[in-house]
Amino acid sequence: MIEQPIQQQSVQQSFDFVKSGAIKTRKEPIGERKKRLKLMLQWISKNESKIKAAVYQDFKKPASEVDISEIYPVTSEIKHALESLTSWAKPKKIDAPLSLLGTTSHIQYEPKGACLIIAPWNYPFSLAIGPLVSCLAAGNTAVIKPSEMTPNTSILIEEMISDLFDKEIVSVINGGVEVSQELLALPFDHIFFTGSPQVGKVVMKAAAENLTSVTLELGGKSPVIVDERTDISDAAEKIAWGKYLNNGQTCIAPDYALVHENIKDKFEEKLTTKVKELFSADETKIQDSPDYGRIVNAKHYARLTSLIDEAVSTGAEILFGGDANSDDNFIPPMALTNVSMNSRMMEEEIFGPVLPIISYNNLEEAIGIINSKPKPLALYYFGRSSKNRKKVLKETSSGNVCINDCVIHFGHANLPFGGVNNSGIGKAHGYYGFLAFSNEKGVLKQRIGLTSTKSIYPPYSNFKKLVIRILKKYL
Ligand SMILES: NC(=O)c1ccc[n+]([C@@H]2O[C@H](COP(=O)([O-])OP(=O)(O)OC[C@H]3O[C@@H](n4cnc5c(N)ncnc54)[C@H](O)[C@@H]3O)[C@@H](O)[C@H]2O)c1
Repeated sequence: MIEQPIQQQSVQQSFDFVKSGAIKTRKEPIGERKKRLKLMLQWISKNESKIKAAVYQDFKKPASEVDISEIYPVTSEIKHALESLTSWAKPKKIDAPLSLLGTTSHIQYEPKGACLIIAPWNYPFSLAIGPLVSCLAAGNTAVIKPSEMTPNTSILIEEMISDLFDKEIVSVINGGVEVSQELLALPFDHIFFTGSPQVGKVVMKAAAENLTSVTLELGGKSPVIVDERTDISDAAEKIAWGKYLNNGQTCIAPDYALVHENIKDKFEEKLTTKVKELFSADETKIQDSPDYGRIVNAKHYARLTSLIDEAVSTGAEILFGGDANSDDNFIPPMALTNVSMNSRMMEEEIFGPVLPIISYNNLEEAIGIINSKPKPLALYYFGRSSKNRKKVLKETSSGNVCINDCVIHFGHANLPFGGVNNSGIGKAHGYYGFLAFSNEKGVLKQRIGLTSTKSIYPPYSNFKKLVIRILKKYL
C-alpha cells in the first residue's frame, strides 16, 4: 500500500521555507491559527479510513485502537485548543513588586518561530500531528520528521500536510536517522522530539550547538504498584488494558508490576483471567483476535524475544503467554514471575507485551526499587490507603502519576504530560503544549515608578545610599 512519496524538498529548502514562514505567522491574528487547526480537524474526519488503513498496514493496529489512540487524542487536542487559544494567547497582566511600584507589566506569548517535530513509530499519527496542534496554536511553523519504521503512516502524513498547508507553514521530510541528523544540525527555534532516551541525548547535544530549546518526550520503565488493600480484579483488568494496548508498545505502558506479596497469587489469577477476557473471550486464539496488534518489525520482535529468553534463562517463569511467531511479529500477552532484578528485562524499557511481576513485602521496598532506576515517565498506584498513596507521591519522582488507573492521564487536556530527566524534559498537551512552543516574553513599562526617579543611579550621594539601604531592607 506504500504509495510513491510526494517529491520531497531538500532538508535545507524545507528549513528555509518554514523560517521565512515564521516571520509572517508571528504577525497574524489568532484567527489564522484557528483556521489551520480547523483545516486539520476537517481533514482528519474526512480521512479516518485512510488513517486506519495506513496504521493497520504498518503494524496491524485494530481500527478501534486507532480511534482511541491515534485519532481521538489529536481531534480532542484540536478542539481544546480551538476553545482555549484566545485566552491562552492573551497577554497576562502581572502585578508589580513594591520596589517597582508605578510600573506596569505583562507576559506576552510570542511564537518561538520555525520548529522541528521528530516523531516515533509507536503512535505514528498522533505523536506527529498532536505536537503540530500545539505548534500551530502558538503561531509557529514546522518541519515534521515522521518515523521511518511506519512508512505507510509517514506517507499519509506527508499527503495530509501537502493537502492542507503551504510549505512555508508546514513541511514533511521523510527519512531515517541520517535525515533526522541533517535536520538537527539546522538552527530551528525549537525542537519537539518524541522517542527514546538514547536518541533524546543525541537531539539535546545537536540542539546545544545552536542553543535551540527542546521538548523531549522520552520513555523508560514506568512501574505499577498494586498495594495490599486494593480492588484486585479492577486493578488486574486496568493493568492488562494499559499493558497490552498497542502490543505493549506504549511509552506510558506499565513496564513492570510491584505487587504486595499477600495478594500476589490472587492478582496473578485475576490478571490471567482478564487477559483471556480481553483477547480470547470466545476461545479464539489470540493470534486470530482482531483486537490484538503486532510488534512493529522484525528488529523489535528479535529484541523482545531475546529479552524473554534471557529472563527465562536466568530463572523467570512464564505465568501466561509464550507462543510467539516471527512470521508476523506476533508476541502474545505475557506475564513473567521470578524475574531477576539483574536481567535486561528489569534494566531496559520493555516496550512490548511482557509484564514482569515482582512481589514486595513493604512499601519501602517497592519505593526503593523504583528509586534505584532512572525517573520514570509514569507511575501507577493501585490501592485504598491514602497514607500509602501520599507516601508514594512524596517519595518517588516521575513525569506523571495515575492512581487506581493506567494510561488515561494522557487524555486529560488540562494536565501537563511529560517526563522528568531520563524520561523527558518539558511538558506537552493543551496549555502546556502551547507554552512549550511559546516564548513567554516579560514586558515592563515604566510610568512613575520608584526607579523612574533615578534615585539609585550614581553618583552615590548619602541620600542615594540611604534609598538603596531602605530598598534592601524593606522591599
Ligand atoms: N514520552 C512520550 O510521549 C513518548 C511517546 C511515544 C514513544 N516514546 C518513546 O519512544 C521510544 C520508541 O520510539 P522509537 O523507537 O521510534 O524511538 P527512537 O528514539 O528510536 O526514534 C524516534 C525518532 O528519532 C529518529 N532517530 C532515531 N535514531 C536517531 C539518531 N541517532 N539521531 C537522530 N534521530 C534519530 C527516528 O528516525 C525517529 O523519527 C520509546 O523509548 C518510547 O518510550 C515516548
